[in-house]
This record gives sequence, C-alpha cells and structure tokens, in this order.
Amino acid sequence: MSDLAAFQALPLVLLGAGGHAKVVLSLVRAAGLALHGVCDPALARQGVAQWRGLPVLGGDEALDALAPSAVALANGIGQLAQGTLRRDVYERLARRGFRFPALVHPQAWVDPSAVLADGVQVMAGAVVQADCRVGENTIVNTRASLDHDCLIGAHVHVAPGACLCGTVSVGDGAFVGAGATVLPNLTLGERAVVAAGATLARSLPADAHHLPHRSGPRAGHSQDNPQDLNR
Ligand SMILES: CC(=O)SCCNC(=O)CCNC(=O)[C@H](O)C(C)(C)COP(=O)(O)OP(=O)(O)OC[C@H]1O[C@@H](n2cnc3c(N)ncnc32)[C@H](O)[C@@H]1OP(=O)(O)O
Repeated sequence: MSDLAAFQALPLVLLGAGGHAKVVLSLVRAAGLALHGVCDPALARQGVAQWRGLPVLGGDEALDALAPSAVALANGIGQLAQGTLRRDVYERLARRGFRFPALVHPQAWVDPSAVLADGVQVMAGAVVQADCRVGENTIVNTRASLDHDCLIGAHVHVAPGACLCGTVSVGDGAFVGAGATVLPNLTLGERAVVAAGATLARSLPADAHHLPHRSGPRAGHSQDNPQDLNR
C-alpha cells in the first residue's frame, strides 16, 4: 500500500464537538470512513463517555497517547471571520506529525482536475469545478461553489451557499460569508472578509472587510449620508 493510501485508510479522530464537528461527523459517516473517537476538552471535563455514538477519548491530551502513524485527524473546529483557533490547532498537530485527509461529502462534486490539499473539507452539496486548487484546512461549506480555476489559499472558509465565480483567488485565512457572491477574476487578500449576502465586484486587499449594500434607511443613521446606508 502506498504512503498516501495507508494514510487515507487510518481511522479518524474528530477534534471538537460543536456545530461544525457535527457536520464533519455527518460527512465522515456518509463517506463510510472509519472513526476512532472524538477529542473535546468540554466533554472530557463533563465526564461524558460517548458523543453521537463516538467514544470520547478525552481533551487535547488524549492525542499524546496516539501515534500519528495510527490515526488521522478531522478538524471539527469551525471558523468564523477572523477566528484563528481552527488554524492554530491544525498547525500545532500537523507539526507533531498528524495528517488531516481531505474530506469530501459523497454528495459534493469535485472535478477530477481540482486539487485539494490536506485538511480540506468539502461539505454536502458543494461544487469544486475544473482546475481549482484549494489550500490546507480550508472549508468549502454546505452548498458553496467554486467555479473553474479558483485558487483558494489555506485556512479559508467559504461559508454555506457562497458562490465564487471563475478564476477567483483567495488569500490564506480569508472568509466568504454565507450566500455571498464573488464576481469572476477577483482577488481577496489574506484574512479578507466578505460579509454574508454581499456581492463583491472589486478585489479586496488583505484584512479588508466588504459588507453588503443597504437599500433603505436604518434607525439612528442619516438618510443624507450614503456611507451610513452602505457600510
Ligand atoms: C454553518 C454556518 O453557520 S457557518 C457560519 C457562516 N456565517 C456567516 O456567513 C456570517 C458572516 N458574518 C458576517 O457577515 C458578519 O456580519 C461580519 C463578519 C461581516 C461583520 O461582523 P461585525 O463586524 O461583528 O458586524 P456587526 O455584527 O457589528 O454589524 C454591524 C452592522 O452591519 C450589519 N451587518 C453586518 N453583517 C451584515 C450582513 N452580512 N448583511 C447585512 N447587514 C450586516 C449589522 O446588522 C449591523 O447593522 P446595525 O449597525 O444597523 O446594527
């Protein structure tokens, strides 16, 4: 068996037991992959022995008893705009030699020419089109789509229902909110944030935020100042 096949056959340890972890667990089960257990400090503190049918192995320290050659990891920590916990945990454990296989829900479409790095998660209903490249630990969440030739960095979250048109480049750590649309050929810098529901029509520099345009006045904001209405 090749190194890659051996790593893909390892049973998975799920990290975290919050909302994102539930969705990762659902993917792993739908894909028929083997599971070893879940690590979650809160469940361990509460003395919980089983979570959604999985043995609770303990908190972070439980991984000290496991060899990177014996298990692979599935990152169940979610990522909100500007959050770093998911990335920190991934990088710390990857440095210790643990591998995170790319996980693709059986009801997602990933074109065979697309390249997914370790730790990428493609959730149910998502689409990754031809010649996309997706960097480590990135989430392509439920029903999100990356059209042809998108180049997505590491630790990015493309939230549920977001749509990236063709040839969009996204820097490491960026966040594209639920239902947002990014027009073709644009670039988002590292850690840039596109708000849920926004349409991005110009490239966004590193660390910049893009909020949706407002169509009407809001309490406490002047109707004469368009900036108040279009923050
Ligand atoms: C499975 C899952 O659920 S994955 C999670 C996916 N989550 C998302 O997609 C959420 C993405 N987050 C957003 O869009 C956020 O609102 C952010 C990160 C862009 C901005 O967050 P903050 O800077 O905290 O903005 P804050 O919440 O203080 O809002 C500031 C104002 O902008 C408005 N606003 C913020 N984001 C949006 C938005 N996406 N659409 C419309 N209005 C918005 C707020 O209502 C608020 O208006 P107000 O001043 O009239 O009260």
